[in-house]
Amino acid sequence: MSRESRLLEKERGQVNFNVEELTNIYDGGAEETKLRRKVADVIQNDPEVRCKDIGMMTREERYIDGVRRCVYLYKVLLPREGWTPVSKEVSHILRFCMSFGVHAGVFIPCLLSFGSDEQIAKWLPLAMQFQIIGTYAQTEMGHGTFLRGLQTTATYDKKNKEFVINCPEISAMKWWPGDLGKSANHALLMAQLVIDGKKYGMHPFMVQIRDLTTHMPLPGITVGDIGNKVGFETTDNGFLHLNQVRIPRENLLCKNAEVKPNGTYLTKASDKMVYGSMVRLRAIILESEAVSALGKACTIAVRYSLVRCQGELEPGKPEVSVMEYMTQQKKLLPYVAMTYVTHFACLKLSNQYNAFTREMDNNDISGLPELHALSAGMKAVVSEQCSDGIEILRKSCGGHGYSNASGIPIIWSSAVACCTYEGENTVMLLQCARLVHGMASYNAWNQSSVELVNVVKAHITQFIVTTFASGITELECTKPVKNVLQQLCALYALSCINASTGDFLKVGYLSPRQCDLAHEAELELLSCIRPNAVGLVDAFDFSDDLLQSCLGAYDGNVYERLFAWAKKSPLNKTEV
Ligand SMILES: CCCCCCC/C=C/C(=O)SCCNC(=O)CCNC(=O)[C@H](O)C(C)(C)COP(=O)(O)OP(=O)(O)OC[C@H]1O[C@@H](n2cnc3c(N)ncnc32)[C@H](O)[C@@H]1OP(=O)(O)O
Ligand SMILES: Cc1cc2nc3c(=O)[nH]c(=O)nc-3n(C[C@H](O)[C@H](O)[C@H](O)COP(=O)(O)OP(=O)(O)OC[C@H]3O[C@@H](n4cnc5c(N)ncnc54)[C@H](O)[C@@H]3O)c2cc1C
Repeated sequence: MSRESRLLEKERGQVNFNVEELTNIYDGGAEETKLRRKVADVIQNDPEVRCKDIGMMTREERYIDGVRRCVYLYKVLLPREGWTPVSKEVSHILRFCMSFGVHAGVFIPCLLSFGSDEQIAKWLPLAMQFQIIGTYAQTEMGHGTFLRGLQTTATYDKKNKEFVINCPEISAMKWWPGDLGKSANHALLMAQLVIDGKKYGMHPFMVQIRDLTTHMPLPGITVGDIGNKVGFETTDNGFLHLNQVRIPRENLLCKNAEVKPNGTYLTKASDKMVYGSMVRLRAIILESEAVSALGKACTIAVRYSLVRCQGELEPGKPEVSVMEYMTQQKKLLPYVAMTYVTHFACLKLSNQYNAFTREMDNNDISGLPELHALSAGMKAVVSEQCSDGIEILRKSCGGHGYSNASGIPIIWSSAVACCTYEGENTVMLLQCARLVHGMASYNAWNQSSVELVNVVKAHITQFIVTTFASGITELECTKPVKNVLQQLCALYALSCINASTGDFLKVGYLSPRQCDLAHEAELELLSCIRPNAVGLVDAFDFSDDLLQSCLGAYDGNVYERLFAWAKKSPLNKTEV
């Protein structure tokens, strides 16, 4: 056993709470843990679909590998295991970095949100079996945030009972939709509806963009990949230009509004329902795309920091693990706390979303404005805190953190996108401000928007802390687990306060002495939590397969893994 493995084993021996109990709490119960582990075992024991090290792959290889694994998953593995695409198991499968995230995670749910029963019956089975592959095409080259500014039009042709979809200029071209560039043959396309010259705003249309046999673009369609990005390499974010493309009248997804054959426009629900897909995604992607990513980065950074020995705390004494340095504990442990605290806050948000969908089924959408405010605010605050944290955790691993071998750069490059998609964060914060604090006149409003953004961040952070604190109070668990969760709650709250003492001093909410006490309390908590650090990340229960990290493997064997990984570099295939 290597020295590093022995160090981790010694650390695990001093954890003072039941790790498995905390894993069960984090998962939402022992049965959930069992289900998640069953899925993980199936995935990692099947060489056709298990996660592989993509650190050395080209962009094209990553895309092709993601598509191949995904097709195998749906065509072979699910039928073999008796799982349907809506089985609970599949929700755990999507953690394994598959392709077609927009098809499965956006296109299908939006079809269910916007489609009539007949339209759902027509397209859903095809989509679930991947006989059609869809994208969600809303953003254009010239507009992403300001939806009323989208330029793609859908003009109703009464004579032929068709819509003519057109991008009037280059900035109207759809740009960014995931799975669009090479994979999708259908688009759930958002366009401005026009009837007899009158504009009715953004509406959802089902548009076939490629031939189902040859996969070639249909007439009037120009489609392709937008090129390399910061991350999301397994996703072919694409561009789509439509030149007078005709679709049947029946392709307007008409749960909320429809156009009669004679061109009469009939609305069936609030025009705000067209925004519902964005509320849903903001409410449910945070856990999988931001919080889970932070948990992976914490697992890697904590395990590595416990085995990385560097320097002497006392001259002449043996080298210590970098986790003994208070600065390293300050870098890592507040983000371990954040993972737990935001995980449970996101759970409350998705529960609130699910409650709203039940109310909506009873035609009650009175809860939409509040849900919009909360989901917009949470999406902005959590995605920013998590992606900022992942970068701090990467830097805490020194040089090896800068290598793809650590696994953290790939984790960060995917998580940070969540600050932009589904509503750029600043815009989301302002949406939350507007709904929480009311909309003043535009000028008063713009002049105070910088402060409003900060007010909303505080508002949402307070929601996160109080949600977790009340959740712990109600939780039935052993005392050691409750104690460590209370420490994490206090650490997250204090780290947020200590990051903003200026605001608290400015408004006189805290005195300088109280600010000192808050700072001292945080340092004391770091020391209290330090002995449990490895247990807190082990409880996330990320397999080595899922982490894909030479620094974060469960056994701590960092150096052997690093060297084996480096030798796989394509540059090492030949000597110069
Ligand atoms: C497994 C999945 C992996 C992830 C893959 C990534 C997938 C990514 C997909 C995408 O990114 S899809 C594109 C996402 N795009 C957006 O989110 C656009 C963001 N922009 C907006 O939300 C809106 O344009 C805006 C910011 C609200 C501004 O719009 P506008 O100026 O037209 O409206 P307002 O005057 O501000 O508001 C009008 C009215 O509507 C209400 N409202 C606005 N948004 C929503 C909403 N989402 N839900 C409910 N209600 C909404 C707003 O409160 C106003 O109401 P009133 O005050 O007039 O009553
Ligand atoms: C990885 C990734 C995947 C994506 N997937 C999809 C997809 O599948 N389908 C899809 O339709 N789209 C997708 N998008 C596009 C995404 O939804 C948009 O990029 C996003 O909505 C932001 O719009 P924008 O890019 O036009 O930014 P802009 O709105 O142009 O923002 C630029 C700057 O302007 C500021 N700003 C804009 N409006 C205001 C305002 N009113 N007040 C104050 N400041 C403002 C913003 O804060 C920002 O700083 C994806 C994007 C990414 C990065």
